[in-house]
Amino acid sequence: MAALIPKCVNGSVYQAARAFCRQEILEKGLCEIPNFLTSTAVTKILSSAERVKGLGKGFRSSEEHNVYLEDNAETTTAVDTVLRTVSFPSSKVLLNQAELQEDCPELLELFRWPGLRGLLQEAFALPKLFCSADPLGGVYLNFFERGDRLGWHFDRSAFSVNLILRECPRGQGTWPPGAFMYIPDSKGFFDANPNFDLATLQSGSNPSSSVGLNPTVVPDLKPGTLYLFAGHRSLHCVSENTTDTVRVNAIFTYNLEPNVSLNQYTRQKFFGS
Ligand SMILES: O=C(O)CCC(=O)C(=O)O
Ligand SMILES: [Fe+2]
Repeated sequence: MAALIPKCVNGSVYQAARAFCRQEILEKGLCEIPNFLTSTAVTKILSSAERVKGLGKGFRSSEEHNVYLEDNAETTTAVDTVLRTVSFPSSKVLLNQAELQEDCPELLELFRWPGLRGLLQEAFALPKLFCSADPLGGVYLNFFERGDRLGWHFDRSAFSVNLILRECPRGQGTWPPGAFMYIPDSKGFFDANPNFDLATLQSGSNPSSSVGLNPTVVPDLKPGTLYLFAGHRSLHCVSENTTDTVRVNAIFTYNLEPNVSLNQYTRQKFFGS
């Protein structure tokens, strides 16, 4: 079994994660696995990815969306709540699977490795999982440059896998720059309070506990950390990157059904082609 683990993965870390991931997802909706990727692989993938990006590949995506990831065009006035109407900006540069596959074979190997799917199945108690069949969106890289961020949202999918390759240095303020943060198990609260003033989430202090939410959590993610996340349960975002360090991570897309691809509209919106 161990022989089948890709060289870029720390085998003992992976084996240990198989044993604790389910409990973490049940308790926190998030399972962090530090040192999942070897530091050699982190360095190699980063330098290859930046070289490819330097050749002019990649797509800068900028959009406005509400917390349910509905963009302006999708937002109807039928349910005119604050949560549905307040929009947040998101922007980043994406390097899609077709652009990275030759230079970052480790990411393709990881994406197709049954062991990664097995980990996700274990964590989320899923009977079966399939690699996305999309030629651009199966595995892709995100680059958060200065000014980029991901606005507050709930994922549409119940599960996600995110591999951290580089994080921004932490500053002095309440919220670190370019950092993933989430309000654990907040879906019920926001469903019950559709007119909640989201501006309070933007302020410098942590307002969550005072209004009946769990306090906002900012996990201390490191290069090489893999994290599994139940992103439909917990409102989350990536804070604005106010530094010159580019945050880089890889997203792996799996589906409950085989042969799922993005439709043309979504592919255009996400990847620009
Ligand atoms: O980059 C991250 O850590 C979070 C990404 C995320 O929330 C998403 O892609 O939906
Ligand atoms: Fe998300």
